[in-house]
Amino acid sequence: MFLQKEVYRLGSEPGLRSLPPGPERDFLTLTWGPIVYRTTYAPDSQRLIPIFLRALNEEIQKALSRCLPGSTEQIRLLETTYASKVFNAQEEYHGLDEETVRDAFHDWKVALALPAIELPVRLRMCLMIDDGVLSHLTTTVDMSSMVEKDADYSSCPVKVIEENFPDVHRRDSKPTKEDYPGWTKVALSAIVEVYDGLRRGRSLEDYHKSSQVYLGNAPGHNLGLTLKSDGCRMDRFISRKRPRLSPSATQQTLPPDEDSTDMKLAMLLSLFPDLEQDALLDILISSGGSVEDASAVITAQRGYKPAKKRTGGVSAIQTSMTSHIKTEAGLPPKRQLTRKGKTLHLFSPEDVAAHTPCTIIHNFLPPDEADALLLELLDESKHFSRYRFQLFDRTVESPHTSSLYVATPEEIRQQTSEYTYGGRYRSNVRQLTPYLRAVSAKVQRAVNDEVQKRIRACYPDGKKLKYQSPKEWVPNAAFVNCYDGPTESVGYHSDELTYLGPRAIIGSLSLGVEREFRVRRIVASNDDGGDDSEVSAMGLTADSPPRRKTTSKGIDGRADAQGQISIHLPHNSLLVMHAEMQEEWKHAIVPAQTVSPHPLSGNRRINITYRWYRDSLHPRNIPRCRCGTQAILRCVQRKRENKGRYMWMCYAGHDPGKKGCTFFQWAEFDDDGEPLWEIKPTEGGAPTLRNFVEEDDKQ
Ligand SMILES: O=C(O)CCC(=O)C(=O)O
Ligand SMILES: [Fe+2]
Repeated sequence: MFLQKEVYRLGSEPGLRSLPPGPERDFLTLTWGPIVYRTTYAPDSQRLIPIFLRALNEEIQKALSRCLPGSTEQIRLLETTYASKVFNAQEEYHGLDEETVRDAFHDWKVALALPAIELPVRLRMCLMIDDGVLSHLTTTVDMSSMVEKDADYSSCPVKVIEENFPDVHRRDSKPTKEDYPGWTKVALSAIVEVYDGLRRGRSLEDYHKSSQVYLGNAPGHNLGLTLKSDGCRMDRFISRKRPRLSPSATQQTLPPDEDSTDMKLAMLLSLFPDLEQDALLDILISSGGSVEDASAVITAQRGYKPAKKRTGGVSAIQTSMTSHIKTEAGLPPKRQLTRKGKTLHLFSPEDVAAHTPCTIIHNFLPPDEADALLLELLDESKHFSRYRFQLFDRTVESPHTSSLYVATPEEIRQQTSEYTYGGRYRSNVRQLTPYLRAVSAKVQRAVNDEVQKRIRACYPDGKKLKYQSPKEWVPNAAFVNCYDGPTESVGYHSDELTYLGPRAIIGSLSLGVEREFRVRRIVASNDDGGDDSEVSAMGLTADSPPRRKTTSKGIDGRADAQGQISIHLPHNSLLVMHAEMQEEWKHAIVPAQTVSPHPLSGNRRINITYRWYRDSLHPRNIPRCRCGTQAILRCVQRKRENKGRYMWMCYAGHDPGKKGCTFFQWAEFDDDGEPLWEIKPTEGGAPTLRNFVEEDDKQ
């Protein structure tokens, strides 16, 4: 049973298990089924899409026992693990051609950030429902109403688009032959066969007959029915009044009660594509699970209320076949769709300061200076590289490029031979550029002002936090990242503290394309989301979304336990990550569906994080582990009994080709975050890092 094996294979795939926790991963690892893009939004499509989705699911179900060997039990398992995903948002997908759908599918796969492993078969093809496909369905529906019998949808076609690799650098599945457009039409009843063929290494091209639909090889199906051209019935499809449906066809628009909640939601979402899935779910539940009642409620409300605006992000729904499966008691199976952790989008500086450990200053630099810095760094970004690191048994590359900037050539030498990053020496270090340097004085001043304001307004007794440095913050290193296009990103992380020390402060300047910076609190592992940290005691998170119980998924289940907060970072905005950030929160730049191009940088975003490396944490002072490399400094973030303690540990195992050791030592600091060790004298007066801002620059 190939699909059964496929589902088990995916469940045990290390790459897929390392995806961020959440419905996306469950969807990829625990289920199988097609990815569908809806590009048609003609008025009649509102009622036809649910029919189409239902027909698709039914035909796949029928094909399972027809095309595949296996016991009733095995087929049942496939039915229960089936789930399709439908990308369904008019503003994003309306009228797209096949090539653009392939690109959208590609981008979605890249956004999943799957490492270069063998892909699940479901990610090798996607289906497209366009006007032509729906036109064929309309004909089927019309004919069935004329002869007063159930419609047979088995030969209705769907467009199948193949896209093999999610890797941004490879587009192997782009059609090479001139007569093959990179997609083909397959009858609904033959999709399982094509799925299986792709899994066994065939190409979609093998099923392609120009202007024809592949009907499958199963008995009773002929290959190669010629279709009329796509547009032939479109005028009718668009302008014709809704045909009178037979009772059976009507039933398919308004589903009977045994439909799964997923299916009902899919239908509601098709009827009201501008409403959020969660809002529809609430209405569905309050309507006792009846799609008919829920849709009446919404229509009535619409008389008074404007349609709610969809927020950005991926607009997709999932449908399942469970509507066809009855439990022993004849009841629909228990619904599995869990509600996602919510994302709160923050735009105003007041909201950012109130709900996160950050403050933001918009329009930070004079516009000309911001533009000059952006241009300078875009030019520099030609020299940036991807950081490679070891994740279990795989070498992974950062999904963006970067370089580190320091003040002098001597510091470049130190940074490439003494300081380490992620357990090894850096290779890409460059010297501070004129604008980077010029801007640092302003960043330094603003960051120190924001820190003082924060201490007075938010911290207990208006005093700095324990381990926070009382000294002025003086940047002496800058990490510059370039995110080229919407899919480039950085995953959730806390910044390495080795040279910054505890309670680090970071000034982060964004230039070019606006992107979303997401933050989320780290939740302790041995409680149910409760938190006893200094920060929550300050009441900074009073308004965070309600906590959820820890699930059997352990850490993964908790990761999104308190939801995420999205801070929008436009061009020329300075974000200050305050002292409570790195120990208790994680941050990320999440992949986007699309970005609004910036006049100077196109799709690119440049980010500079200004940092202050402490003299006392110079490499010569850092503990060495048994394998000879410097240990790195980390804070215990999850284990409640040691939460907030710092430790030195070996990180060499994250360097490709190196094995780490088990070195571990608690790290002790005084109240100002200075290490409690004897500072080693500099050999031959080797300097510590020079501040970017000279005394005379400060004015
Ligand atoms: O690009 C950003 O805004 C964040 C970058 C970041 O988190 C990092 O470099 O550590
Ligand atoms: Fe970071």
